[in-house]
Amino acid sequence: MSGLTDELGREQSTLDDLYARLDELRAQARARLRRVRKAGPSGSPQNRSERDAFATLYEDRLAQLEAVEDRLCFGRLDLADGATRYIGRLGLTDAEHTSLLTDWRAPAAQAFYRATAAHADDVVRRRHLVTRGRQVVSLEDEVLDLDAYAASDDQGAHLSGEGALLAAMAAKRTGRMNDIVATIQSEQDEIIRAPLTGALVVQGGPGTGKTAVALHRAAYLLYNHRKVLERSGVLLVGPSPAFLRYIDQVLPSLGETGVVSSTLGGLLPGVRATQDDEGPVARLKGDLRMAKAVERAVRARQRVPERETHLRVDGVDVVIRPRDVADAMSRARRSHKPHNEARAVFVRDMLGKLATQVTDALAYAPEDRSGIVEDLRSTREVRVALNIAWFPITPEQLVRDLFTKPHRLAQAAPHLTEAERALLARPADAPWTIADIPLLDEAAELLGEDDELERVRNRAAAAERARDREYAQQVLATSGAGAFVDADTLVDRFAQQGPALTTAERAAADRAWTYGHVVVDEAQELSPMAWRMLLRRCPTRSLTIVGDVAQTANAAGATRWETMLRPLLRDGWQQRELTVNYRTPDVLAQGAQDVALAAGLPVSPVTSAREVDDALRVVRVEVPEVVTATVAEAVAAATETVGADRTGRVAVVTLDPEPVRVALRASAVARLLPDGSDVDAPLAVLVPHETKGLEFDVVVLVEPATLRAPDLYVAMTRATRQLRVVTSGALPAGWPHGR
Ligand SMILES: Nc1ncnc2c1ncn2[C@@H]1O[C@H](COP(=O)(O)OP(=O)(O)OP(=O)(O)O)[C@@H](O)[C@H]1O
Repeated sequence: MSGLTDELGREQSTLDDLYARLDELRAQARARLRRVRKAGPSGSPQNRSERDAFATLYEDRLAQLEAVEDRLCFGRLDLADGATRYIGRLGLTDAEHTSLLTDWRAPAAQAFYRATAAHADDVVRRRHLVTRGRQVVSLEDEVLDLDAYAASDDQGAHLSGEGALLAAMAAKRTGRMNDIVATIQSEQDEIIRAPLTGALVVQGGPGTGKTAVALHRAAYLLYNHRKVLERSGVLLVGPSPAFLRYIDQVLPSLGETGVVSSTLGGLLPGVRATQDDEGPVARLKGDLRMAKAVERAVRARQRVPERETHLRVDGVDVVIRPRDVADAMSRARRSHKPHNEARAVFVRDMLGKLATQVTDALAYAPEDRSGIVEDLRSTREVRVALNIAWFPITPEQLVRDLFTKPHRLAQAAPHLTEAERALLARPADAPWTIADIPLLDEAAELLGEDDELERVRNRAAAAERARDREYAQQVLATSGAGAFVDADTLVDRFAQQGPALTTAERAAADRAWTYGHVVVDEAQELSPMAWRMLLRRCPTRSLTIVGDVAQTANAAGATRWETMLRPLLRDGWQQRELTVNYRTPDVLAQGAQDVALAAGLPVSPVTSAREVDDALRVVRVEVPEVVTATVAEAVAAATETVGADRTGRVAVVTLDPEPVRVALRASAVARLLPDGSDVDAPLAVLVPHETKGLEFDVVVLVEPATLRAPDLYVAMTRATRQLRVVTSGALPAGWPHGR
């Protein structure tokens, strides 16, 4: 016992040194920031922007140092050569650059997650340090030395740092996801550290850590490929705003703030979509045949007139001839610009042709030509005639016309059946749906911007940027800051007036931004059209795609990765599996699996890492009228189990939330109920699809047999402790016997 106490004392003293160094670095960063800010607003514009750039740099560094307070150091490796290496959330060195703490993402930390007795990787002992605040509260050792373990049988599933892992899994849920950096398991680590190139698909049943792995992988890639990814950015796509709120603390807690997170509906700047379509409509809108329809709809806005149009300009008879239009049109198309931009080529060419008619007729001198072109450009009849031939149009107008004007759709989509086309019809004032977003994006891509001015501005900005870059290189050479910022990043920061825009902020505002890496969570829900939209934003095809094809609710989503991704990525992807469920007690994990299999879902078998007593109970009621009252009772009991002190979370999952909310508002737990739907609230009443990706201590599931199979599979696997089922009817097929 005293051996353990001594050991704890020694580790405490190491930890004290690490926190002391952390405090010192924080103080340094603060002092630098103060100095920069104190310099005041005087000096040349270049001096000011240089100061702003450094202020942002020190602010970022300070934020990173502040973010690692909790569990700064969580592990230690004792190596065969007698060296000791501490593993933590970030790397620390002392003033002489001797390493004190190794960043978990560094190659030197890999053995902490991967070493086993069979493959010890020069590790004699791995130690997990469990800390609370700045105190070491316990230790957990695994001896991996081959001699010591020669006789042991180390085959099969292996949970590393079991005590720390079990404690993490058993902790009460807060409504926000935590990082798992101290207890990443070997099969997860292999995915997190996979190379940057290519697309990596991670298939895994519920609770296997897909979201956790995806987030840690983003942090890992940013650390190891910072130069590339800091400039191009990383995009994280999640299924809903509630889900993004649920995970939004994980990356900052890992010291990374530069990732753009978005739902699919939020990816097109300026368009908001929150509603879903009915299944058959969503399926059709997600079908790749819609790309053809959008393409043809754009093409239909370029039309050679059947007859000549005669106009009078400056007293001259000017003729718009079909063959001139056809000629200008093919020249414009050869520019390979999008429709609205190619239109400028077309118009210029046509005005030139018409101007020639005028100069020929009036024998003008060549220097008068530009005045004639301008006259023609401002003549209403000319504008109308050219617009009819090549119509400038926005993506919204193009797609809305397809849905509201049957003749336009028939013209653009002869490859759809009449019944299919009828599915797409809707009133002009209907709001955009999530499945419309990829169609609008497709249209935006083909139409481009109608903005000559924008291009002039861009050219001027590029020239200025080149000048700034040269200056930034000089600044870096003289300031010694080159170790943690490159010239381009500094230029970006110079360029900003007021608060500096990060790569993430610029990327989020720009539809045409292309990211260095894209992480997609709940990726099974994406339609083929949605994939096209995402892949446009990721020309390198460097992707992390995590999901579970047994949980697919979207009619246009994936039921097999192969079928969805092969046509889009060909051989540029590979698939990995996660096999251990860290969330759900084994009875629930197994029960959900049986029910899903009975419904014919493509289930990935998992084993659960958790055993919890009394995890599943079914309450049967005789008549439907008493269901809500029984639910309220189950919720009251549940809040007692997990504590009504806002430390645990309870969710009611039902297809019909309103009566349940009414019953709960009239009950003793009313005060726990939020006004809206709030992921932080201790009690939430949700429809099944809202629970996607989330987890709760206790789930009260109402009438499970009424849920669609994938929704039921999701709902049954959200609880970390207890599932309470209230039903007045039969239980779904495959339900565990005797429950
Ligand atoms: N190595 C680990 N150590 C501790 N906790 C873990 C570990 N891996 C996963 N978990 C926990 O298990 C839970 C489930 O993880 P996560 O939400 O990432 O799973 P998922 O595969 O995305 O699930 P689903 O498909 O159901 O949405 C989370 O609470 C997560 O923190």
